[in-house]
Amino acid sequence: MEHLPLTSPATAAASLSPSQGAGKVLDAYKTALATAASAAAYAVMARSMARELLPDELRAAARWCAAAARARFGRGDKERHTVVIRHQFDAGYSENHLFDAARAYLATRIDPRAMRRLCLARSRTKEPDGSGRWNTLLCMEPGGSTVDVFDGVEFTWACVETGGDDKKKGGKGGGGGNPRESLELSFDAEHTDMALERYVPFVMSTAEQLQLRDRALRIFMNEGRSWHGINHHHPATFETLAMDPALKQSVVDDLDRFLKRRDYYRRIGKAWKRGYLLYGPPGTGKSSLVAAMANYLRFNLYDLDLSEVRLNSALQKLLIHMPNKSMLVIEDIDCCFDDAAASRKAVKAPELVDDLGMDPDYTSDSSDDNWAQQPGVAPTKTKGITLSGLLNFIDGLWSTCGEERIIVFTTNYKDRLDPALLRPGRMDMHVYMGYCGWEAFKTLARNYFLVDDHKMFPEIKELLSAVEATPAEVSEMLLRSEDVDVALRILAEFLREKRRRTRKETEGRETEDKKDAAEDKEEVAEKDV
Ligand SMILES: Nc1ncnc2c1ncn2[C@@H]1O[C@H](COP(=O)(O)OP(=O)(O)OP(=O)(O)O)[C@@H](O)[C@H]1O
Repeated sequence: MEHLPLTSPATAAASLSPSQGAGKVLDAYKTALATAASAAAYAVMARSMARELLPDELRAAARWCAAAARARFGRGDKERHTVVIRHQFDAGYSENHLFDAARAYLATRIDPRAMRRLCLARSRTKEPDGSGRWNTLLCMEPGGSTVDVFDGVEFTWACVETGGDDKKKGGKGGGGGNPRESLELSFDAEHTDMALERYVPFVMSTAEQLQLRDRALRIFMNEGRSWHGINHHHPATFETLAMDPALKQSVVDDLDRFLKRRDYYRRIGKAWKRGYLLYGPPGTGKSSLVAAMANYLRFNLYDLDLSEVRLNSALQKLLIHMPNKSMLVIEDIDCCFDDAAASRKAVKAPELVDDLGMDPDYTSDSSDDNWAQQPGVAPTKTKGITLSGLLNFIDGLWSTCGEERIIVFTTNYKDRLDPALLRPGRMDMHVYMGYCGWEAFKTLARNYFLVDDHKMFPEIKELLSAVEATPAEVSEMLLRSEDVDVALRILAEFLREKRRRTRKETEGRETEDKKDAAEDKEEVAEKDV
């Protein structure tokens, strides 16, 4: 390799005799400039080679060392402040939830490749009803430290072991850490306000979000005056939900907006809650949408069966005991407040047959088209509660006894609802869950067979535009075979059959109408005679 001349332009100029003239001085400067350019090029090359050749771990470690060095030595004589967050308070062994939250937050910030010693701890996510589940966290060992950057400001976290009474070890801090451990948060004194007013709240809210994300969802049902919960694993998500994409997006956007608006609701003096009315024929996905919303928000579901509640006072008790970040669901709300309406509740789409052939009785007659009230069906239990009792909680003074609540009513008969439920501002968003359209079908086909296209799609598209089939019916047909060709053939046959029957009915109705018109004409003619 050729060695680069190390002479600086100034030295080169001084070593020249006056007779050598200005030309040589210029040459010396040119050489020096070329040298500097080559050195810069070598530096760039070396950096990119390092990027290529050094493993991630080494580069992460180098970055961490640089940050730590800056944190320790690079601040000159800047005053530092430190906030100590103890694992347990000395008096009474009570737990410090701030410690658990900070530790959960740091688990997402620690770069395991940059630390030689780490520890794993178990922490228990607690639910308001006392249940919970264990999570594993990556934590710093006493003596470890890490740097976090928030809004361009560096915050240094250190884990330290403080002296203390050995009896406190393994106290009731279920978080799995040593009770004498503390976390220390240090920062430049000039950032004290930012640390306490913005950074610590940010750490807390991030930890809360993480806890929500990790918790097992539960569904609660009312029994008497109390709730009983079980784990809830409904797989519906917005991705798997078959519905109009624009409508789906508007629901997601609405939920996102709601979550961000705590201060807004406070400012305008309204309870932080949002109501959704889901309506549409049976089998169009209202319950699936409820599950998708709960999964998306990571909120527990409180499925209120009003037929089990006899008094407004019992309803009050149930609703007061719903924690924040929860979703209240009342299905078939049209059936809840009078016996006549209650009789409609029992009319549901019949079970679908299970064999691979078509069920001749399973037609639009026997499901969606016939979901109107049928006489002689036993009403559900009557209750001592009233719609106004319920609305008092949802809208009235009681509505402020909790926050971050979602309330969902579902109905197959929006037109039969009490106008009090429909007045503006009561249910914030009305969502119509309709028959299976082309976009909804594509979602189902993707869910069931991971296909985005198929030779039968054009025919199915045309059939779906001609008949009213619910997503539940389409799903049922797709479930009948694991072979996409067979399943789509079955679906197409089902839709064709539906179309035949619809046409026959329409023709029948037209013939009837013509007959009635002819009879009317005859009657008029007879009267005239
Ligand atoms: N929009 C949809 N997207 C995906 N699957 C759906 C959809 N609608 C219905 N299904 C399928 O049909 C089944 C029944 O649907 P779901 O119970 O959500 O309908 P619903 O409108 O709540 O009916 P009901 O009014 O009878 O309570 C679901 O478990 C799901 O498999």
